[in-house]
Amino acid sequence: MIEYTGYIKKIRFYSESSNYIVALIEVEQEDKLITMNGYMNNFNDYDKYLFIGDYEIHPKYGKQFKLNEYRIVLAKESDEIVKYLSSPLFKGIGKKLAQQIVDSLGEDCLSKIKADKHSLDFVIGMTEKRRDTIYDTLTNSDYDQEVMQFFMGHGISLKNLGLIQGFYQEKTLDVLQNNPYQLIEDIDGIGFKTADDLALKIGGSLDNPNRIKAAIVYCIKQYGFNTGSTYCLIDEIVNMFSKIIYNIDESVFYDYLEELIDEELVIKEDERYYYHEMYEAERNIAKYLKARINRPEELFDENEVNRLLKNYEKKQGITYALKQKEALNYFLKSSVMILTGGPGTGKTTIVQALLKIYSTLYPEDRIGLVAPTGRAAKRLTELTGISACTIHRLLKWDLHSNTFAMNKNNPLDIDVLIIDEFSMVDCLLLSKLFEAGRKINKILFIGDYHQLPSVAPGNVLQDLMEAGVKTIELDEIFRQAKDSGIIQLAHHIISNEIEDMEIFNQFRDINFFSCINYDVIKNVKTIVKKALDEGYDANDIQVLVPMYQGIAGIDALNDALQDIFNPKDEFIESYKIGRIEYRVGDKILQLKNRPDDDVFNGDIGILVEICKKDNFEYLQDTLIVDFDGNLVEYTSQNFNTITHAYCMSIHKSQGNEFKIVIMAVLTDYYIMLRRNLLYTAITRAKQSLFILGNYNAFMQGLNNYQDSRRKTTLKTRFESDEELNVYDFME
Ligand SMILES: Nc1ncnc2c1ncn2[C@@H]1O[C@H](COP(=O)(O)OP(=O)(O)OP(=O)(O)O)[C@@H](O)[C@H]1O
Repeated sequence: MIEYTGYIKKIRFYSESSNYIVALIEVEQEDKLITMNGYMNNFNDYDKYLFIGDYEIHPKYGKQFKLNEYRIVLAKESDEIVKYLSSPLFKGIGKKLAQQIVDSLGEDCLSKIKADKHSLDFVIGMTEKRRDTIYDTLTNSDYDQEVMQFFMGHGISLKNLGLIQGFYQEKTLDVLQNNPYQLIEDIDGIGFKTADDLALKIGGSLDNPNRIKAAIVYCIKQYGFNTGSTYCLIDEIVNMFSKIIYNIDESVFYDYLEELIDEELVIKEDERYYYHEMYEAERNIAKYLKARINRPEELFDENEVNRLLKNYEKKQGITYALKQKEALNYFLKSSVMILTGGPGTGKTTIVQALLKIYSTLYPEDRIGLVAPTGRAAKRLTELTGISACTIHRLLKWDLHSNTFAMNKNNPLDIDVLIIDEFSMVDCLLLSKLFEAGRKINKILFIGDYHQLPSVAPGNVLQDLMEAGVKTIELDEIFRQAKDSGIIQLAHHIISNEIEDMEIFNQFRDINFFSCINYDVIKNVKTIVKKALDEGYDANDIQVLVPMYQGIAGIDALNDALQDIFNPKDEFIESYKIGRIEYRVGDKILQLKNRPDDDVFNGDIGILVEICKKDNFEYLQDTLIVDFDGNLVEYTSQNFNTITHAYCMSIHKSQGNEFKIVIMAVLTDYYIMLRRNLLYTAITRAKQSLFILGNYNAFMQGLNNYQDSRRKTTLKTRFESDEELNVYDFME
C-alpha cells in the first residue's frame, strides 16, 4: 500500500449517487499531479488528506492510483492552517482571524482547539459564535471520518452513508454496530435487503435473532404496502419470508413469530396478523369516532340558519338542492359526518356555504381545513378563501425523526376539522390526526369513494361509511356540470351504465382513439403538439398511465414528452441523474413528503436552476425547483425524490386537476386496470379527456371492481364493545 498526503486539486468525474470520484491530487511525496480513483464522501479541496491505496492499470485510462482508504489529516504548516481555517468549511472565519489563531496558539492550534474549545477564548477578534463554529466543524469532521472508516473498512458502499448519518447523527456507529436492522424501521428508503447486506458485512450471522425478527416484521409491513391491507394471513407472511430468508427451519420461523407476538410488535387476532402500529391505528380511529358519534345532537337556531342560507343562495345565484341543505343541517347538529358524491354534484358549493354560515354563527370557533396533498390543499384554499394545509403540515411532521410535533400531549387547538379528498387518507395518518385531535368537536370528511383508496394501507372512507358514520351522498349533477361529458362519463361509470363505445361519440370533450401500444407515444405527441399550438402549456396538459415500464410506460413517455415540451438545446443547462437528463424548464414531480420545505408527494414544479458544486455557495451539485413560488433545493441526498412530470402514474395524480388529460389504457397494464383507477384518471380532467388504447382493456377495467377490496378490520372495530377511554380522545 502506498500512502500519500496532500490535497484534491481537480475533479475529473464525480457521481453524487455512488460517491465515486476520479480526481487529480497534489501530494507531498511526488512532484507531479496524480490521477486517483475511488470512493469519497463529503470531500473538499481545503482539507488535507492521507490517501492510502495502490497503483493499478486501468484498461482505458492507463496507470492510476486506486484509493482504498483515506482520512483527513490536520494541517501542520502555518500557511496551510490559515488556508484551511479561512475556507468555506468554517463559516464566518476570514484570513485575518485564521492568522490570529495560528499566531496565538501556534502550529498545533487545531489539536489544541479540539482538546478544549476555550483555548480560542483569548484570540483577538474571537466571539462565542465563531469559537463554537470552529470547534463544531473540527469535531464533526472527526466523527464523519470515523463513520466513513467504518463503512470503508467493512466494504460497505458509501451510497447510503449520507442518509444514515443524517438520521442518526452522533449515534450512527452505535446503531450500525448494535442493530443495523433498526435502519429499516427508521430510514425511509432502506429496506430489509440493504440493512441485511450491511449487517452481514459487519459480521452479523445468518441466524441472528434480530435478523429473523426484522425479516418477519418487514414481510408483514410490506404486505400491507403492496396490497393496501391492514393485516395479513400466515400463508402470506410465510410466502414473502421464504423469498428473503433461506435455510431457516420452519419451527425457528414460528418461534420468532411467537416472540414478536409476546413483545407485542406483532398482534395476532384470530387468523389475522397485524403490525402493531396498524392494529392500534384501526382501534384508535374507531374509538375516537365512536366517542363522538354517540354524542347528543347540538341545537342551533334554525330560523337564523335559514335566513343566512337564503342570503347565501342569493349571493351565489342558486337554490341549494334538498340534499345539500340536509348536509348543512347535519353538519351543524352532529359531531361527525361524511359528505360524498361524484364530480359536479355540488360538494364544494355547499361546503363554501357551510363554512360561511358556521363562522357567522360561531365566530369564536377555530376551523382547521386540511387535505392530504399540497395541491389539494392549495385548491381548497382557493375555493373557500380560508387557508388550508396538508395533514402532515397541520401535525408538524418531522421528516428526519418521522414524528409529529402535534400529538396526544400537544393537541391541535382547533374546534372544527374539515378534511377534503378524504379517499386518499390512510389508516395510520388518520390515527395520528385523531391522536392530536382531542379538542376537536366537529369533523367533516369530504371525498369521493369511487376514487382510488390511499396509497398506504387502509380503506378508510369506505370503511367508515359502512361502519355507519352518517353519510350524505350528493347525486344530482347540476346544469353547469351537465355540459361536461367528463362529468357525465364519471357518473355513467359509477352507475355501471357503459355498454359500448357509443358513449364516447356523445361528448365533445372526450375522445377515444383506438391504438396499439407501439402507437401510443406517437399519438400522445400529436395530441400534445396540437394542444400547445392552441395555447395550452405543460401545466395544463397531463399524460397519465398506470405503469412505469414498457413501450407505453411512464418512463418512455416522459422521455418522448420532454423532447416536445423542453427539447435539448445547447443553451439550456442540463444535468444527468441516473438515466434521466434534467433540463432547466422541465416539469418536475415530487415523489416524497418534505414538510420542512412545504413540498409534498404529488406536487408539480418547474426546474429553474442547475447549480454545479463550487465549494463556496454550493457545496454539492444542486437542482432548484420552483413549486408555485416555493423554491426547493435538491442535492444527491434527495435526487431520488423527483422525476419528470410530463407523464405520471394515476396514483400520483390523485388530488390534482388538469385542463387536458391524456390517458393510455392498454392490455399491457392488464393487472392494474380497475374501475377506481380509470375513474380517478378520468375525473382529473376538467376540459378535455383523450383516451388512447384498447377499448376491451378499458371495458375490462371498468368491470374489474369486485375483487379489489383491501383486507381491513376498521369496520369491525366499531362493532366491538371495547370500553371507551373517553378521556383519551376528548376534552
Ligand atoms: N344547488 C345548485 N344549483 C345549481 N347549480 C349548482 C348547485 N350546486 C352546485 N352547483 C353548480 O354545479 C357545479 C359543480 O358544483 P361543485 O363544484 O360544488 O361540485 P363538486 O361536487 O365539488 O365537484 P368536484 O368534485 O368536481 O370538485 C358548479 O358549477 C356549481 O356552481
